[in-house]
Amino acid sequence: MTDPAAAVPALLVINAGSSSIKFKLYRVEGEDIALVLGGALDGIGRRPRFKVKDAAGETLADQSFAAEQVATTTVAQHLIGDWLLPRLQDYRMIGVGHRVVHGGPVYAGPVLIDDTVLQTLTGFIPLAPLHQLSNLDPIRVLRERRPDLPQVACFDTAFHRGHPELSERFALPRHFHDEGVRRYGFHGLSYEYVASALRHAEPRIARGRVVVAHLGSGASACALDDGRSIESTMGFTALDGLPMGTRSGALDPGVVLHLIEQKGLSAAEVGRLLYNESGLLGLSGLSNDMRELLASPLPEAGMAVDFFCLKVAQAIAALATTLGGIDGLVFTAGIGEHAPPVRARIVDRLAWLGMHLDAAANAADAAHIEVPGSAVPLLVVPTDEERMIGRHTLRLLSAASR
Ligand SMILES: Nc1ncnc2c1ncn2[C@@H]1O[C@H](COP(=O)(O)OP(=O)(O)O)[C@@H](O)[C@H]1O
Ligand SMILES: CC(=O)OP(=O)(O)O
Ligand SMILES: [Mg+2]
Repeated sequence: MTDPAAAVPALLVINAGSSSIKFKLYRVEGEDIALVLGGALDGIGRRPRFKVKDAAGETLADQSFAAEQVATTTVAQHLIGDWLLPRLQDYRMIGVGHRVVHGGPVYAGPVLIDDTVLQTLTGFIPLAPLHQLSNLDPIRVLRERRPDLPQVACFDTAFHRGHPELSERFALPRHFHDEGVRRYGFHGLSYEYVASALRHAEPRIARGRVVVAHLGSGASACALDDGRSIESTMGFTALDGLPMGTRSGALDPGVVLHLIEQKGLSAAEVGRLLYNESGLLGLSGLSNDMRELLASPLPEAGMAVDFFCLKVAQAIAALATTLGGIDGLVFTAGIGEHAPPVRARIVDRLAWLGMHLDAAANAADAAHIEVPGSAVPLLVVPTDEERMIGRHTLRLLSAASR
């Protein structure tokens, strides 16, 4: 073990989801952070695989497990902890930052976690059943295993706080809004990172009206005006808006009534249907994985992809209407960054807005994928939720220690 006083300051970031736990370790360099290593345990309960790479891309760990060996996120956390915690002893750890999906009406920015915060966040579990519990579990485990480490919660909802009233309201009686039934929006850490990357790489576009399509396991789109979030397709929960891997996206609320009243489904059964069995998986009857759908010759797979692309294109046009125009369209997250055929089908539907794709640049996942004559710049910006969490965590802990 290194002399703790001499050791390099570092912070850990954890982004825990329903079927994967990602983590990154950063060295603190003044007001900035530099990646040391990053890893994930994904495929929990299906095809668990633990992989870690250092900043240069060298593999530090790569191990596959049988589904029953890592059946729950709790098992996964301890497995990661057993690998990671001894390695942290080489650093002077300043704290840990976590992605927490729902901050409700309470939190508009990152917060230092204590008993009260943890209790408040636990109350939001029903609003994000796929995420919140998995987000909070590692916080509890780390409080037991490393009680000396300050922990910070960074919220998916925070970047969207301050939306104009029209973007926040549902057309429900007013008191529901006052009780917190409003459109919060999610993927905020991703949008905040993309906005900052854009400000750096494309300052002129970043100052304008930009729509960002975060297309991953969960999918949403966000309207940015001069880097600030104005509207999101996601609402009260991360179920609204675009169809996703297993989530329905926007749905006639009458369908929910029908399922309960006519089909006799319980609230839990409706929840499972809308969160776990719908979206690309439900539409295709095949898979929630865009790669598998794109590779499949089955018409149902093609239809699911077409449906997804149509809804994304419609959402982009709707957000452009909110912004009163569009000066740039950005694709990000797993599908947005790596699926040229999906980007092509979305942009094809937006040709009437003057968007035109360069096929070769698109096939190469280039930073700019528009042809020179396109009225709207089309960009691919890789997102980095963990770096955003790391920046927030460092800023909050530095301020707290002053
Ligand atoms: N090369 C690719 N082509 C098509 N889809 C891809 C590719 N790489 C990843 N994806 C899709 O991205 C999605 C996962 O996105 P990601 O942002 O990693 O999700 P999350 O981090 O929320 O779990 C999956 O649907 C996956 O199929
Ligand atoms: C909020 C959300 O949907 O997150 P993810 O895409 O990671 O599932
Ligand atoms: Mg994600």
